[in-house]
Amino acid sequence: MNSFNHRRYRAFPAVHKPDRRWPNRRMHHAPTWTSVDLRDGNQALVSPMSVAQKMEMFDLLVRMGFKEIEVGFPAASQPDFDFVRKIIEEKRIPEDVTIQVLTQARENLVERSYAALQGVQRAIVHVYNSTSPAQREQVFGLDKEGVKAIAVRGAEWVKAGAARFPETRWTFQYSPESFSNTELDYAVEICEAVMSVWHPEEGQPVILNLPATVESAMPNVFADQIEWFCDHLRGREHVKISVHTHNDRGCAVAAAELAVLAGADRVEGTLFGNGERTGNMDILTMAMNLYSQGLDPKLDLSMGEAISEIYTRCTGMAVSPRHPWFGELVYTAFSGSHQDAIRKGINHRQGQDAAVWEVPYLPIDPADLGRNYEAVVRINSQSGKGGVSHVLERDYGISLPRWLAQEFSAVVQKATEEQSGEITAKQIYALFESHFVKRNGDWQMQRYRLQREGEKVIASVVMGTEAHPRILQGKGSGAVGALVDALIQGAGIYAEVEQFDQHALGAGTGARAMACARVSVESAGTASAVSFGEDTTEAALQSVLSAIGKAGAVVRLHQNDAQKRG
Ligand SMILES: CC(=O)SCCNC(=O)CCNC(=O)[C@H](O)C(C)(C)COP(=O)(O)OP(=O)(O)OC[C@H]1O[C@@H](n2cnc3c(N)ncnc32)[C@H](O)[C@@H]1OP(=O)(O)O
Ligand SMILES: CC(C)C(=O)C(=O)O
Ligand SMILES: [Mg+2]
Repeated sequence: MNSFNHRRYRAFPAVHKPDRRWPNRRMHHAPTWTSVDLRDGNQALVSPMSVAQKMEMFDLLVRMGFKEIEVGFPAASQPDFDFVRKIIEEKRIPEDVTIQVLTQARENLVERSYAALQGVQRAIVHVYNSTSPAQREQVFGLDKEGVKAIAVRGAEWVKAGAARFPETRWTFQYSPESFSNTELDYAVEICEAVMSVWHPEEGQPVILNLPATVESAMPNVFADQIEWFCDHLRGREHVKISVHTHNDRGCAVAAAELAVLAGADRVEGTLFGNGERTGNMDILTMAMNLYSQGLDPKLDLSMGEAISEIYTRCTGMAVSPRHPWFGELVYTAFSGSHQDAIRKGINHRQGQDAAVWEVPYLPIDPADLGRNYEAVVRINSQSGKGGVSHVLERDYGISLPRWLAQEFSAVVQKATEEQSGEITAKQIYALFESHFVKRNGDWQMQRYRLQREGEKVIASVVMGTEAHPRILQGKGSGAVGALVDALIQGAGIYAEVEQFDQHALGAGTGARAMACARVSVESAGTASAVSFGEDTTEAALQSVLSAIGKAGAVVRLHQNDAQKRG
């Protein structure tokens, strides 16, 4: 029998909410971020972090600007306990950072958590128990009252523990684990029961953290649940509402974003979404989403590479090259039309006083995350002339005229197909040189002289090798025209200059001018060539000669020449 059977599952019920308001709201500031990397992220690793790895990760989180960090589940393991002791005893917790620890609603575990926290200036004690029907029935074997009693007892132990350390500023946090699978009225009831122990209305700081422990519905449903909860909770104004989403359906970030619209003040998550199963809500993504909308994320994400590096080292997890905002390839375009648009977009910005970033295919300026522009355009067989031109411009200061870019792009395309993969900027330049710049000694111009004769220009050109120089002379309306005439007169070559382009080069290229010519030669072919030079006329004449040579022209001895020799 086929086990792939959708009838084994059921649709998640919608929340009845005729007064739904969150879809019309906008985010105006970042929520309070709480990193749970050192707890939820850590508990999901094949090999949980050592104390040293936790330390490195903690320091990173502090540097990034997190003000609340869940540093562990001290009652779970000795390293978790030791790490909490270490950061307290070694005074590693900055003044403006509050650490948080998690505990089940079990007396001995709560006790052990306080033992770990002894001497801390400020801390959040986070107690949880699961509340959904499946958990009540299958895990606890209790009814609603029984599960509520676990929460209330847990809240009492937390309160009693705190009372033993009055020198610490305590915040209490309660999570009805599996909130999003719990009946909403019951979730409110159990949270109010916890609040009646802690009395936030009397000044005790309290956070109610509402998890999508297992993401089971679309993010709009989660937002409805949060708005419903906030609307119905007595004393809502006395507590902070936090959300903690997981990514089972791939929507943890979306769910957290919509939950903020629906009234959440605080968001728990991890770097790169590390966490149980498909992971937690990815704070990096959500924070960058805000940033890209012109909001201050209140985290320093500019050290993108260091974040990936430390994360990988501490967790042993890889960062996907497609990870939103931070993946290695997310600011790279291989495809021709994207590259063309990026190149035009970047050029369009130059010389403009553009305060707001708007470049096609680049939702933010990659430099904001410490990325360089080299990686933005990379060339393979999917690329076009825009990308190839961009690389030559960017790395060699060479701007190709459109007609030559088209011709060169076909050369690059062939090379990428042959080597079936990416081609580097260096290889592109080598192809450019061998195709257009390299010349045959017979077509090397040794020197030239121009003279004016009324409206006309007379060009005298010496070309060929030192051993076999050839002297040509012709007349035209400009230097190139005079050269074409000289070739007819002196070498029997009938050439037509189909395209010609010359311009000054950018700084750093070692030459002042670049001339590009496409020439068709009677009874030979058509070819293009490029010449660089300090002297613009020299570059122009040489480009025409090189193109003629490349087209396969054969120097025929002119009648007069032959007679002279004869
Ligand atoms: C969704 C989340 O991420 S929740 C956080 C989960 N994180 C972790 O579990 C990591 C750390 N946990 C641990 O290392 C261990 O679970 C420990 C050390 C805390 C406890 O270990 P053990 O006592 O051996 O218990 P274990 O976790 O197997 O036991 C669960 C027992 O606690 C009860 N329980 C589970 N969660 C809770 C809770 N939040 N509050 C009260 N009781 C709970 C269960 O019903 C079960 O009771 P039973 O023994 O009567 O059947
Ligand atoms: C302990 C709670 C907050 C949790 O991690 C979850 O429900 O996912
Ligand atoms: Mg979790």
